[in-house]
Amino acid sequence: MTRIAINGAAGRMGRELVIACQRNESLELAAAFEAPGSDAVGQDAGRLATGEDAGVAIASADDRDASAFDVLVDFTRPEPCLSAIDDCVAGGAAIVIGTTGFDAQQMKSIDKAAGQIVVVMAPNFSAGVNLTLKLLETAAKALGDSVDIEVVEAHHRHKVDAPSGTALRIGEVLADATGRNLDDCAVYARHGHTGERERGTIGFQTIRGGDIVGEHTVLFAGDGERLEITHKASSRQTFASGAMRAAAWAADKPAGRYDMNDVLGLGKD
Ligand SMILES: NC(=O)C1=CN([C@@H]2O[C@H](COP(=O)(O)OP(=O)(O)OC[C@H]3O[C@@H](n4cnc5c(N)ncnc54)[C@H](OP(=O)(O)O)[C@@H]3O)[C@@H](O)[C@H]2O)C=CC1
Ligand SMILES: O=C(O)C1=N[C@H](C(=O)O)C[C@H](O)C1
Repeated sequence: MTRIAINGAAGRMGRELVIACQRNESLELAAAFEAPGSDAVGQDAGRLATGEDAGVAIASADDRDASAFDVLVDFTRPEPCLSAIDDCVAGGAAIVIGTTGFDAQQMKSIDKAAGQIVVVMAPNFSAGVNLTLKLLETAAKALGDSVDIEVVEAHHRHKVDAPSGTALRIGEVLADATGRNLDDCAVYARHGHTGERERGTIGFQTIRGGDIVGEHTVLFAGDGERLEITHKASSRQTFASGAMRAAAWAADKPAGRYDMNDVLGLGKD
């Protein structure tokens, strides 16, 4: 059995991860962590997630001992995730990262850690989104510069980063497929007298509201026709079960940086 630890166990995704871990027969919930000082510290991780005890008390992230688990699954925020990575490097554990919103410097730290431990990182652990990335690559290669490309994403009111990590990954896939550099062609906001749209740009539109779990649409808008490719998540369990699949996969891999394509055997984007 692979011993799993969940960081941010009381969060929206943390509670779903506890459930997904309990449903996966190859995994054992070995530890759970929350922010130091959180009301959740000391509570049973299962009771918070399902109302039934799992026999695992949530501990403070300050007290983490990574020799007590094989794989840590982190869906928190960039800073607590980086602390968790340090602990995993110290204890030789693997890490599955679902957290989004890292800056370029933070990404370098993650790459450095992947020289020492297994790091599986994906902005979206649903199988459907990762398949969607393949469809988008095919569409972008076929349609190329003959269309205007816009990425529209919608999430719940509590989400703190924008555009979503998935939307940014979609942007990278579209840019690579059309021979562009996303840093040069992304348009993240429009307001006022913007002038006409430039053909080579990739636009991003962000919607935040209510309890939307996560929706991504790419518009390939041409003259006389428009192709739209959409993925809609209706339950966070799709992300959680994907992350647990990644954790089981990670357990016997050599150190390195991996993504969901590796886990699903889809090949590189
Ligand atoms: N890759 C994927 O498939 C998906 C990724 N995500 C990403 O996962 C992340 C979390 O999302 P969500 O669950 O909605 O967010 P939540 O805010 O509900 O959960 C984050 C949890 O982390 C806790 N936390 C904060 N600081 C620490 C710390 N130092 N140590 C341990 N835990 C800490 C928070 O506690 P407190 O509230 O007390 O601060 C909270 O319980 C986001 O970046 C989101 O974009 C989400 C869904 C799918
Ligand atoms: O914060 C969320 O909820 C989600 N975040 C991820 C992202 O930023 O892409 C994935 C998912 O869409 C839900």
